[in-house]
Amino acid sequence: MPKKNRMSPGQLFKVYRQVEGITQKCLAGHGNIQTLTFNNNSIMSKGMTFALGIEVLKYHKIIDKIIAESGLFKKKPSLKKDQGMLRIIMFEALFGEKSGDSTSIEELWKRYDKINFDLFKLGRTEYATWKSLLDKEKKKLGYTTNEGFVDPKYAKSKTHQHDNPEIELIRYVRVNTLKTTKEEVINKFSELGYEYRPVGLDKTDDFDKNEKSIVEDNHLTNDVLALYPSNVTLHDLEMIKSYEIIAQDKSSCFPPFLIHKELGGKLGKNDCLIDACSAPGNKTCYLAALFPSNQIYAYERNKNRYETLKNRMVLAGASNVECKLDDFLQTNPSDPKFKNVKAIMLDPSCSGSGIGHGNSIKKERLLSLQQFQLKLLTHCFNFPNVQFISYSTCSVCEEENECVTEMGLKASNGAFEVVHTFPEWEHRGLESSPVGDKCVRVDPKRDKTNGFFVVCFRRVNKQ
Ligand SMILES: C[S@@+](CC[C@H](N)C(=O)[O-])C[C@H]1O[C@@H](n2cnc3c(N)ncnc32)[C@H](O)[C@@H]1O
Repeated sequence: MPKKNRMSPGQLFKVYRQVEGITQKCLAGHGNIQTLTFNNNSIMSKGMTFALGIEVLKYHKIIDKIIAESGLFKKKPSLKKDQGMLRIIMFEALFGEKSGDSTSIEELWKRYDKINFDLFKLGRTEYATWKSLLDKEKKKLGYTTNEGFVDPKYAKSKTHQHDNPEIELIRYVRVNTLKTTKEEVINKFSELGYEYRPVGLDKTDDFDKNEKSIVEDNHLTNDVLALYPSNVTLHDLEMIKSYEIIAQDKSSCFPPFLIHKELGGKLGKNDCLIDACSAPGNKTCYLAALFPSNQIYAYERNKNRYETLKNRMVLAGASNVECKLDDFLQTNPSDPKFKNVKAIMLDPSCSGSGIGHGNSIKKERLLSLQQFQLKLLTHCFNFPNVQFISYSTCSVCEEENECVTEMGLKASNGAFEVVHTFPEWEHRGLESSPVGDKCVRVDPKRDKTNGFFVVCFRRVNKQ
């Protein structure tokens, strides 16, 4: 990571602290490195933080083994609380760009000397022990390089966003039409050496996916483009920084797309929409772009996530979105200000099993999520003039998807019906459910975009 040399000791320490926090969370199973880094506005030098974090995660097993065998914690038990930072220091010394020869490693210690934090001095005193433990392990396992120590879970982490390393996702970007046009984006990609392929993905199996290509999506043709090769890093692109394009998974675009399919061109200028559970705001922003002349109320109850949402809407130019730091369940649907609400997008918190989280989620937890999701859905039904509601999760669990749909439908007492939405999408809900065929399911292995579920409800207008 060459840029790191140009950092002041204070900046370097800040990046290390960020990597410490993020890697600790990843290893404790509280999120993936991509989301923890790029969806958090308070993280500075995201690219560097991500790059260092992923390297530390790759080698965490052997690092932890060396820490244990070095007897450091026995000598100084107070160091246990610093294990996260110790991992980074050990990674840099044994596997980083300064590892290897004595001159480089001396540069590393000199850099560390400038950081006024005792832990960094340990590197100089303990390095010989660490190195000999690593060499011993290599000899024992017959490794000639360090590659054998890489944890396969993180080996390919730069190439996909799914937590399951066996799942390779296609990389999508959404054109933010609030700021630019698809043609403009295609031109800019062409200048960056990408070949534009105007046909849908299923017709382009013949092209080399390792070549730089930008491919039109065959469903969301106006707004979504697939990028190849899929391991491309996007965060340094000017178009990303300016919010002309937004890195967004295809499936995450479905709810706004489906609401627009139903109501596009049919709303009056005073009609408005609600995003009930908004942050970080990818779907909100797309909805804003599809309905640029309508007001959107975006609810988010978590303060930090609300701040992220608000910032993003400003950066993305979504001036028709009014962000509300509020619990959607506390809104009063009879309030006159909601009289013109015609559509609600509901994308509540869920188990995240579609993006690889919660593989071992307990039934009890699923049922509790189900109750919470159902409460939100039935609250949507109470808005007097709402015509259309999308309900979505990034879960693949029936309890949070078809079951909530069936229960919601029943609770609406005939006021709403489930729409056979997105018929051109082949993959439907579970056959075991009476509403399954009307629902859309996305399987990350099959569809190469994150696991997702979406269903739409339409008001039954009785004559
Ligand atoms: C799955 S995330 C939404 C992701 C978002 N739709 C997007 O595409 O970027 C769910 C969000 O809803 C928020 N949330 C959960 N319950 C809520 C409630 N009752 N009112 C408002 N926000 C809520 C959570 O804090 C979380 O930020």
